[in-house]
Formats: sequence, C-alpha cells, structure tokens
Amino acid sequence: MEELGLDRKSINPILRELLKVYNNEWSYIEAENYRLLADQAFEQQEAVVTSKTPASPRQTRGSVSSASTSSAEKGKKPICYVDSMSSETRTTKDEKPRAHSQEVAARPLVGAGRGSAKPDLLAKVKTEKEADGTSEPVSTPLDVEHAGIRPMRDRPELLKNEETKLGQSSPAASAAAPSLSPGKKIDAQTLEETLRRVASTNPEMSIETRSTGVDNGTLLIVSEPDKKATFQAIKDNGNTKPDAEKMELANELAKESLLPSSSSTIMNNGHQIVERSVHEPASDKIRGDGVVMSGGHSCPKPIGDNIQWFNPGKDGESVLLLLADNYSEDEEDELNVPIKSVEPQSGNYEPEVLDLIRKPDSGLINKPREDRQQQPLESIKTDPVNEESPKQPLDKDFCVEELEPAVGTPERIRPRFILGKVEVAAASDEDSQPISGLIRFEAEGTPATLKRGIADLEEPTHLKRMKHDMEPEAGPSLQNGFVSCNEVSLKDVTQDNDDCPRPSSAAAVFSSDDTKKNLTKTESTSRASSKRSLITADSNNSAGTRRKLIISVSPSPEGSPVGKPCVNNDVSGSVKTNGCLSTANLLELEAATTTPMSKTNGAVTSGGSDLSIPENVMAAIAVVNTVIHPDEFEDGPARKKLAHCPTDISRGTERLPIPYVNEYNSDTIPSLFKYIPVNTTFQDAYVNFSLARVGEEDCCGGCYGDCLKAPYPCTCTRETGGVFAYTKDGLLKDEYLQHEVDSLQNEELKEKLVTFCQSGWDCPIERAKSNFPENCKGHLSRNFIKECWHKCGCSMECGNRVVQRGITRNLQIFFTQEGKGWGLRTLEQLPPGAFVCEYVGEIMTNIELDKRNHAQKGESVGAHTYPILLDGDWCSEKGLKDEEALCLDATNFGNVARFINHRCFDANLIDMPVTIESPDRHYYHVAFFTSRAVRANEELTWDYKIDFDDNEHPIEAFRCLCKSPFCRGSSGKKAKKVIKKTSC
Ligand SMILES: C[S@@+](CC[C@H](N)C(=O)[O-])C[C@H]1O[C@@H](n2cnc3c(N)ncnc32)[C@H](O)[C@@H]1O
Repeated sequence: MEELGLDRKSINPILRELLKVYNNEWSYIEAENYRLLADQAFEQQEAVVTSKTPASPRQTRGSVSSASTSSAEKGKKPICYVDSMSSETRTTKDEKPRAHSQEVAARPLVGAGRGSAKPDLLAKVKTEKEADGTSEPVSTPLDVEHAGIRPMRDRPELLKNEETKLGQSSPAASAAAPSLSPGKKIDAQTLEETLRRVASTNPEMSIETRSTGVDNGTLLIVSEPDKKATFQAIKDNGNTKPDAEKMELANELAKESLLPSSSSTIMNNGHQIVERSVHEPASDKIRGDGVVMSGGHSCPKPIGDNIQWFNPGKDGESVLLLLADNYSEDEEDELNVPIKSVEPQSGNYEPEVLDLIRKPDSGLINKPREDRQQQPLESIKTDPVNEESPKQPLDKDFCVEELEPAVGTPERIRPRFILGKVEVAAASDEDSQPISGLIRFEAEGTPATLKRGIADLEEPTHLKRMKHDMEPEAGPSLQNGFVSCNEVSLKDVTQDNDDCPRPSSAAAVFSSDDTKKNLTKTESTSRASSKRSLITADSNNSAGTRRKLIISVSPSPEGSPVGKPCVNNDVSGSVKTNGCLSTANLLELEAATTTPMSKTNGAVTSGGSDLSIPENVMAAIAVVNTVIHPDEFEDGPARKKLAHCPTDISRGTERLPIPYVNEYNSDTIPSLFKYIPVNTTFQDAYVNFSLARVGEEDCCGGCYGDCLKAPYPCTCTRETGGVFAYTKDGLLKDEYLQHEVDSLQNEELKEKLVTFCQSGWDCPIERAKSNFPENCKGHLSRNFIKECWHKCGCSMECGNRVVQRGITRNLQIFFTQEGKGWGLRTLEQLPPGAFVCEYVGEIMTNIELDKRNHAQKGESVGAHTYPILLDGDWCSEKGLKDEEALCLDATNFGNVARFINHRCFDANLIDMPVTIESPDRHYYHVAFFTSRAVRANEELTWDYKIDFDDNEHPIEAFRCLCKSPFCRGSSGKKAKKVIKKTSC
C-alpha cells in the first residue's frame, strides 16, 4: 500500500471496515493485490478532495476529469457501464481513470466475474456507513458507482425530478413516505409502501401489484399515465432457490418485459436490475449464461439485498430500478437465479390460449406452480374458420393438465410440440352434438426429439393444409402445439357395447406429417364403426425416446347433454377421476398408449384394460407416436396430398428453400421421407456430444471472432497439421480437393489408403453379415476436417465453421431423364471447393442398418437406397464395438443430399468427413464440396465408391446409369473395381 502512497493510518480503518463486511474473509481483501482496499482508499481520498473542492454537482469521481463531456451529453447516457461478463469496465467518456493504474481501470470491479459471489457487499458498506451516520452518501467511499451506476448526485435534474415524481413535493406524502434519495437504504417493503403512498397522493400515477408466481413474490408496477416512465419492482417474499425454470422465466421477463423499452440484467446471484431508457428501444440479447445484455451497455453490478436507489427519471432519461430479493448471505452461493416468474408470453402460446390463460380467474397466472395443477379452466370455443366467433365459457368442472416438463427443457420451447398423432374420442348421447375443446400438447423427450417438434411447428401452413385435407368438414385447426378441436361432429358412429349407456363416438385425428400412414388409417376409422381399432400406439419414436402428450379437453357446452361414458371400474388400469384428468391419470393413459389400443364405446382400451372416460368429460384422448416407414403409406390421393412441399422440400428448416420440379413426369413426386436438417440418432448408436468430452486440445477456447484471421492457426487445426481446410472465402482448399480426387482416380494412392481389419470378426461389416465372417474387404482411410464448435471462443462467423452453417447455395431437386430417379442440381454457378450440403440421415449402428435392410428386403421400399457408412476411421481402431460402427441412413429421415446421384470416377462433388461436436471419429459429418467448377443447372453427382460386384454390402449396388466414360457399374460393362479392396 505504501508503494501506492497510502499510509497505514489511512488504510487501517478502511481495512477494518472491509473485513467486517466480508466476514473476516481475507481472501476477498487480498484478491488482486489488495485492489479492493486500494480502490476504497483512493475513493475516500477523492471524496475528501471533492467535498473540499467547490465543484459542480456533476463533478464527482466519475466526472472530475478535465476531459469530461458536456453535461447535456451526460444527461442522455444510460446509467450502467460495467459489463461483468466481458471482464471489461466501460467508463463514460468523462470518467476519470483509476488513480493507481490503467490496468486496474480496465479490469472489472469486484462483483464482476467471480466477484458476483459477493455482489451486495459493496453496497452494504455504503448503506451501513450511511445508517450509522459515519458518512454522507455523497462522500461514501463505496457508493453506487461501484455497482456501475452513475449516482444521482451527478444528475441534479434527476434528483429534482425524483422529488417531484415521488411526491416528495407533497408534504403529506413526504411525511408518510421514507425518502428515496440515492444511497439511502430502503428495503423492498418500504419501497412498496412508499410507492403506494406516492401513487395515492399523485393522481397521475397508478400502481398495480401482481404475483410473480414464484415464492409468493410480488411484482409492483408503477406507471405514469403517459407511459413515459414505468417501473417494476419485484419483491420475493420467500426463498429463491436456484432453479432453471425460474431463470428461464426471469429471462423471459427481461426479454419480453411488460415495459416496452426496458432492459434488464439478471445476475447470477438472484438479483435483477432493470434499466430503462425511456425512449431508447431495447435491443436485449440473452446470453448463454442467462445474462441479458442490452444495447451496448448493461448493469452487471447487483447492489444489495435491498433496493438502494429509485429514480423515476423523466422524458429521455434513464430509469434505474434495482430489484431485490430476501435471502440470507449464507444462501448466496446457491442463488444463481433471479426471482421473477412471468406471465405467459405470446411466443409460447396461441393467442386464444394466451387470452384464456390471462383471464384473471383462469388460475393459471399469479399462482405458484404447484397450485396450478387441476385448476378450473374456462374452455374456449373458437371457430377455426372464423376467429371472430364468440368464446363461450364452459363447465368449470374441468381441468387444465400440466405436467412437469422434461428436466432442462427451456420453458419457451416446452409447449411447442406436435406429436405423432392425437385422437379424440368423444362420447355423447346425441349424434352430431358438437364437442368443443382445447387440446394441449406437451412432450417429453430428448433434445433431439424436441428439435424435431419445433421443426414441425415451423411450418404451420403445411400442417394446416394436411389437416384440412384430412378433415375438410370438421375443420379443426392444428397450430403451434395446440389443436382447437371444435365442432367435431359426432356421426358415423356405432355402439358395440350394451353395458354402456348409449354413448356415441367419433374421432378426430390430428397429425403431423410424422404420421401420414396412421392419419390415413384413422381417418377412415373416424368415419366408420367404433368397433374398428381406433388407436394404434407405438411407445418409441424413431430415436427410441418416449413421448408424452398432455391433454386437456373441455366438457360440452353448458346445457348440452353430457355423455355417459363407459366405466369399467373392475378392469385394472381404469382411469378414475373426479372429473379431471390428473397427471397420474394421464400418465396411466400415456402408459396405456404404449401398447396397441382399441376403442370400445367411449372407453379407450389398452391390452385388455379399459381407460374409462371420466364422468363429466366428453372427450378422451389417446396419444400415439409413430415411426413411419414409406412402405406403410398407402398410395393414392391422400398420399400425394401429404407429400412434400414443391417450393421447399425442407419445409423451412434450411436457410434457403429447396424446391423440387418434375419436368418429365408430373405424376411422380419424391418418395415420402421426413426432411431433417441435422442428423438424428435412430436408437443404439453411441454418439456422445457432451461438452465435457471436448478437451482443451479439441477446441480453441482462447480464440475470438474469426480463427482464420488470427495470426496463428488455432488449436482446432491440431489434427490437420496446423492448417485450416478452408480458405478465407469459405472454400475447401485445393490440397484437400486434390487429395480426394486422387484417392478416387489414382490407383496407387487408392491402394495405399485402403486398410483392413485384422480379421473378419474385427470388421463391423463382415461380422454383421454372417456368424462366420469373411475377411475384411478393406476400408478407405480418410482425411478429416475439424471445425470449431461450441467450446471454441470464436464466433459463428469464424471461417472454420462452414458445414455447420448449413446450405447457402441455391439448389433444386429435379427428376432425371436417364432413369436415375430424382437428382440434385445447382441453380447457380459454383467454384471448386464450394460447400454444397451435408449428408443427413438417421445415425444408426451398422447392425441396425443391416436389420433394417433385411426387414425391407422383398418389400416394396422403392428402387433407391440411401445409407452411407461412417467408416472413414474404422481402420485406425482395433476392437471397434458394434455401437461405434455407425452409418447414416436417409431412407426415412434425411435431407437434400439423399437426392444426389452417383457418378463413376469424375463426379463433381467429393464427400469429406468433418468432425464438429465429437472429438472421436466414429461419428462425423459427411460434407459435399465441389471438386471442380460447376455450371448453373448442372446435376450434382458424387462417386458412391460402390462395389458393383458386392451383392451383400449394406449399400446395395444398382445398374449404373451415370453415363460417365469411366462408368464401372453400367450394364454389360461391370465395374472393374476401381478400389480393389474397398468395403463401400
Ligand atoms: C441416394 S439415392 C439418390 C436419389 C434417387 N435417385 C432418388 O430418386 O431418390 C441412391 C439411389 O439412386 C439411384 N441412383 C443413383 N445414382 C444412380 C446412377 N448413376 N444410375 C442409376 N441409378 C442411380 C439408385 O437407385 C440408388 O440406390
């Protein structure tokens, strides 16, 4: 300290105070060479100087610099400057550099980074000093500026404003209300009281209290009539424990604040700071760590466990509000979430659902989560055709079902699911009695499953179209996770069980295009006898994950006859409820859907057990998931209608639309498959994408921006000899291209690149083929590209991230003249080395592929095959396990690459193995790059490296029609094996 010119005498009292505040935790004081101590000492010195120097009220620590900006400029500035997460301190132009060193000035203050563990202590020092009268707020060493906040004393206009706005000009109010002047410690309750008093004495202000929905917290909203200044205070009366959900909710609050132009920062320690610049549009971004950044400035410094400072602001000025919660300091480390729950946002729900939920008596807001279960719900009646139709409240004896979502599923995507199929079986004693209902979807599953759900939802038009094709008369609509099932006509129904009191039934079926087959099947069911199987259920989707559907259905409109459903109480597995489909009931229902079910007079039957429909529920629902295989689809008009969208086969999942055209045979459409833009695991494949597996040596955590522009190649080039595979223009480098072309065309090189498993038993291909495996036929050892990924420090714009950015070229699927079926062509000219697309499909084990191939043998699965092996590194590993020997099959799920046809020898695409998220090479991406310049409208082809003589290979050979002068698979001219001993 002495080196810094600080003597022991002046330091000791500060030190004592700091120790007191930090519970004698020396480590905080010692951190960064006693920086905290030094800072405080300098602060105090400055404060003394300031108090002695006649200066303008603006000239405090942050503004004494001679280089200070004009006061007008300052008035417009946002209040907060420090970005805790970026480890950099933002100072105002007028802020004086720290006294001791530039370096210190550039570092974050305590509270940034690790310091956030003790965020409120600085403020505590300040407030304690004020409280015991040892310091004036203005000269308090640890004043609000430590929290990155410009003190109000810098801004006399605001002080004045504050007095006016908060009613301190009113004698009655000021007598009753505690002062809200800067630096004054005010707890949340006092603030609330103050605001209430102010609002009551100021007719221009209104005050509203809402529940946060979490821990009995309250949200206080104070508004001025012209809405130019509105504040929120959130008080949390209970313990605020870390909870991902709360974090998510709070982020939602911050992002879609009730205030149109507010921004807020959510701190790891549970505090939330809202800053609002009244006329500045907010441009909040939520970072991965949950911190909401706003338009270039943020308020990262929590102040304390009390609201410290309240500034109503005025036109054009910033408003700062600190939100506090109550917790003990012992809990501090546990607290890493903010305190706010948020009302459902429109992004999550359909408008009518949002309306419904927002109804004050819906029971769905302002209640702790656990209380929401089984709350009555006023159902709505919405005509899907005419949105203006009146909403009719229905019987309240009904329930909203809400299940806990899959752990870790972000709130905002939870409801966004279209599941495989939903069937609504309705019971009523009157034919053609409409039922109304709101069917709500939720799903549980792996993130991969969730993604697919979202993808489905991204094309509501498509889904709607499908729905209308299916049920043109009933016209239920299928939209973003909700089906408004209205006016489903109960007709074409029969009874088959005399024990039941004459229910009639009908079925409405909703489906995403996952379930085309079942859709067709059930459509006919719905119009025919209920004796027929109504529901066919699969427990697993293609990824092997179970899905769960949660449904709430309204009863019939008031006054209409309520059906008496079949109740088989003596049958085990019956759902018995008090009128509500409870979580447990639905779980049972869900469990029941894992086996084929049949319908009997209003009861959903599963494996001999009846799931009875509750007394006052007019509809019961069962959910199924389906794994669709093209061979399950019936041919005919329905099939055609359900086929791909001609203007974009990707259904919006790619960056560019990918149309298909058939200029030769307009009746033929691409075979049915589900378009997926990214690989998805089928079932057994061992693909581990965990971040924990990505070691320091596998990523470039220290990089920034674009790795290709850095002076040295980054860690990600470690396995490619310290060079990037891509040029700065995003093209694959010549040497990579040349190597790939040579490996196809140069016999000598090819021989060198093929390696063999030690025995047939070691070869995944051979041992899958037979119990007595033949010798390995060899695998081509490949050059890999490694792209930067999540753990890397660079941005998504980094030049070493080409494949993961997806398709950027205009492509088109077209029907080939030569008889190869559909093919892919480019609509634009492409240079050599241009990335075209990735081969996407289901990630399967070789064994699974083999089983699938066998199952499909002899069945009409179409002439074409779509698997490729991921054997680019098989040769480097001994004892490769079955679950590690992987392939991609695009037969049922795939992307545009499944249309790329084969061309022997001189194809214009090469396939490159690219590792992105997985450091091992069992799983990798197969990326296609142009091997030469390609003209616009030229077909894109790739040499499958297929052995046209190997009839047992998992990738089936075909009669090649590539017309290459070097064709090795055309009729009568069987391929002289180009790669003598290759497996693929
Ligand atoms: C990956 S798919 C390519 C897309 C396929 N043409 C379609 O219509 O869906 C591979 C299948 O296309 C056909 N194919 C690809 N290249 C071919 C070629 N050069 N000659 C004949 N058929 C070809 C074969 O039936 C092969 O099994």
